[in-house]
Amino acid sequence: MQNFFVKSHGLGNDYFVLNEAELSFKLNEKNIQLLCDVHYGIGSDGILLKVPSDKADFGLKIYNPDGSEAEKSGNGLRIFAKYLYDYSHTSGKKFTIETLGGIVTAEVTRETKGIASQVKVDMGKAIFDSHQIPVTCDSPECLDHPLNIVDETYLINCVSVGNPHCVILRDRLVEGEILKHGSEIENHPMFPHRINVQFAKVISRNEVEILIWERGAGYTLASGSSSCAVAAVMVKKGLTDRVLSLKMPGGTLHIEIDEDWNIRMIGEVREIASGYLSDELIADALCL
Ligand SMILES: N[C@@H](CCC[C@H](N)C(=O)O)C(=O)O
Repeated sequence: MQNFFVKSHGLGNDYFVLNEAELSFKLNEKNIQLLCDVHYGIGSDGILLKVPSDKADFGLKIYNPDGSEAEKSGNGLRIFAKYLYDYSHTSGKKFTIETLGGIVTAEVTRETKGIASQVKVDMGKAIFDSHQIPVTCDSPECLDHPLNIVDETYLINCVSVGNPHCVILRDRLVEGEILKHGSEIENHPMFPHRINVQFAKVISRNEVEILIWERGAGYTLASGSSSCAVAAVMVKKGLTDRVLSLKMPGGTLHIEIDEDWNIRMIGEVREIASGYLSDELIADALCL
């Protein structure tokens, strides 16, 4: 199984899973960029690396395609849970996973003949404290706070769900607008760890539509942690109920936020391919 990978997606947000114990080389910022490149590597929105954990059943490291490490990923967690279940790393349907952004519980909620197709994740708590997110803001919570960029001022709402997010309410969602401003917001000096960006439009008390610009990845078709962040902000602002559907270009996720700000996410997950990294790709990765 040396250098075995499994590529999967959650609503078009694609990752491939590697097992550190089976890798013949060490991942670094540069070779992660190569592996995630669609022309020179496997191509993906990030890498999920299975690592040992002494605090949870499994450990997970999450890498963005620019080589940076993320604290958490909602789609990444569902994809990783499916990998653990499908490839017999676990016999149970419910298990814990340690990430840089905390320990979460994942549960396979739909499967056929040992292949998982839907996973529920208890993602942990939404945190609005500016220091913890982190966001450089003069208020303890950064809600409806103006953010000036080159030719626009947006009102931002910041939250951490283990990783940092900046939610901007819009009356109309225009893909070109997030493509134009996403990188500038992500890298704004207000965000010492950079930030994930969502443009969000409320459809009803139970439905919100979003567009996503991910830190370290750019525009993506879906994002689990972004959905959780938007849901938390909507509940905080009293704009929706606590059970809601998040509609993204890649599909819909279902999110629940309880009275203590614990977040639960449930959604689909699909495998795309599995195989072995070629010796040629590994040789190139070793040069970086
Ligand atoms: N696609 C993810 C989010 C991945 C991490 C993010 N880019 C970050 O740097 O925080 C998801 O589904 O949550």
